[in-house]
Amino acid sequence: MPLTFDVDGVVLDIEGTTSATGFVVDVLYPYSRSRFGALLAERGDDPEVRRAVAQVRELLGEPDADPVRVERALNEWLDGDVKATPLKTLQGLIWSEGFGRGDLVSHFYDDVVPVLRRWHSGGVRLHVYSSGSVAAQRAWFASSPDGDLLPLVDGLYDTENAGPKQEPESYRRIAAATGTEAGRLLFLSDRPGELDAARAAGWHAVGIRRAGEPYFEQGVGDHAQAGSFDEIDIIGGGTSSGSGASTSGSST
Ligand SMILES: CSCCC(=O)C(=O)COP(=O)(O)O
Ligand SMILES: [Mg+2]
Repeated sequence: MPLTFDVDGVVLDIEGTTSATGFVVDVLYPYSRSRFGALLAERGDDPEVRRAVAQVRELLGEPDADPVRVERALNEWLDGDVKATPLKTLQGLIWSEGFGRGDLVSHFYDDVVPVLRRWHSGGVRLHVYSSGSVAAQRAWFASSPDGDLLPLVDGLYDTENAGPKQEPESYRRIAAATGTEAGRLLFLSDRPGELDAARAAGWHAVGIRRAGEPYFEQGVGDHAQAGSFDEIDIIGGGTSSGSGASTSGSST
């Protein structure tokens, strides 16, 4: 029996939900790890790099941390898959250039793209909410094995423009930005803490449990769950979604 939702918008987590954590950790993380040093050394004056470095120093509580210390912190966060915002900002810079150069092609589970196309053509608005930065999300969707998927996506949200993924307030912010009532939004994620936060904000939430993903064994608590996007039917689509132009989110 499919899970059926009457909603106007679906908000997608990436890692563990649309795409394999293993791919992110095995392909994207080493790509950024090998380039942090050069980025910090050669582009420290770039405003985005400078702001991210200031955030690293603040998180460390070390206002004078030098580039070597900053790089070590970034790599330690990588090792623990810590979703620190400045790490994600710097990774996003590196990855978007890598995708742009053709060094990288993203990954989506086989069930995902056909279902996203079906929902989109049925009038369902698709948004992304990931710890990966908006720049990384944009590159990820633009450089998929199935070509450019960005036309399917209305808005991109990260921990910078929406806030932490385990706080209900972030989901309220996204609902407001999309112009969609909370009860007309469905969030898909692999992490129970994120599903809890979405539900606390009045959203529908489904835990995506894929074998081999880090949260597969732990499960998704008392949330509805699906093993693939094929198990989810959307019967709504577009009647109460507002203007569609993201106000605080980043439209594609
Ligand atoms: C294109 S974003 C790359 C993946 C990533 O770095 C990440 O942190 C994704 O986390 P999510 O919130 O999507 O589980
Ligand atoms: Mg995830």
